[in-house]
Amino acid sequence: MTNQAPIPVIVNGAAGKMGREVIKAVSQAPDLNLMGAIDTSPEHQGKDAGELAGLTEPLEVPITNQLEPMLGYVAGERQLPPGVIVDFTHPDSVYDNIRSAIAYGIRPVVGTTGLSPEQIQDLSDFAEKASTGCLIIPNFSIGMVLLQQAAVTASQYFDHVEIIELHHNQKADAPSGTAIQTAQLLAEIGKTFNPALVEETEKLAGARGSLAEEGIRIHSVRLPGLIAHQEVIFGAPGQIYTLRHDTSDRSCYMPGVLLAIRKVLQLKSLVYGLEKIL
Ligand SMILES: NC(=O)C1=CN([C@@H]2O[C@H](COP(=O)(O)OP(=O)(O)OC[C@H]3O[C@@H](n4cnc5c(N)ncnc54)[C@H](OP(=O)(O)O)[C@@H]3O)[C@@H](O)[C@H]2O)C=CC1
Ligand SMILES: O=C(O)C1=N[C@H](C(=O)O)C[C@H](O)C1
Repeated sequence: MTNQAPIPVIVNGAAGKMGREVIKAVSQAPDLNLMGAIDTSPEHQGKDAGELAGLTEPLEVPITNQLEPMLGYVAGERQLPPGVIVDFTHPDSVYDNIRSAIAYGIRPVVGTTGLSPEQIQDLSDFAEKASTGCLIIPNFSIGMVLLQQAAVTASQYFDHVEIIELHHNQKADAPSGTAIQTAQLLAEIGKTFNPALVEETEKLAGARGSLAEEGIRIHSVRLPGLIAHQEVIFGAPGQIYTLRHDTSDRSCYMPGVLLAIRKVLQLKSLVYGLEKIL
């Protein structure tokens, strides 16, 4: 243990499913100090972040929709270590949230999915110019990193692969950020998958899923009762090799989130993917 002051943390999307988990995890970490809880949801304004997250004691941190004033306040606390903002909001707002945080010198740890490759490149350039660390992590669970590593290994031996991602039906974006990243990792090995054997016709649009890089198809399922699940299915004559990851509780993401908060302070640019900081 060092005597350094705890890292100031702001949680954006604090009233959401992930935000509430992050509030719990951050408030229980002795080296982190929850300084702000941002959420635009009108019904939660002014509520105590701890009570909303299901803690027995209030944290005396009210939910507010005032992102910029909060960034300015934390940035102004010069005697403290640099601040970190954890973002689990919405694909429509995450780009602006990250730019604002970097402009204030607050380090973003981003779980929100749905950023386009162009937006990620732009944010990377912005972080580089500002010499500010930023982590964008489509999936914070260790199980998914291990699945992706196994998939990359298998992709060297199989030429046919499809991805199925299954999520709760409140998810805004499809396909999932994790499925897109998984396809990117497979594509990076430098071959094209799924050579066509026949000319296919989709009798219903979308029947064959979305086409990601290098011929890889992604199928998205949305149902109540699901949390977050992904299968990567490899096929070859006479055999099928299936990798599957299931999430049963959002607490599975918290070790990765806490690691990212601590690591982002050591970075001077944008890094994409949990596997890069393990
Ligand atoms: N990287 C990872 O490991 C994981 C990533 N995710 C991703 O995280 C994101 C959030 O997921 P989840 O928690 O399930 O979603 P929720 O909808 O449960 O929570 C999002 C919260 O953010 C609020 N919000 C929306 N826009 C803004 C904004 N501009 N500023 C502040 N708050 C805002 C929402 O309010 P309101 O409801 O009023 O709009 C809501 O309270 C998604 O993109 C999801 O894919 C999820 C799980 C794991
Ligand atoms: O919305 C979710 O729930 C999740 N979103 C992330 C994604 O889009 O990959 C991560 C995980 O799948 C849960």
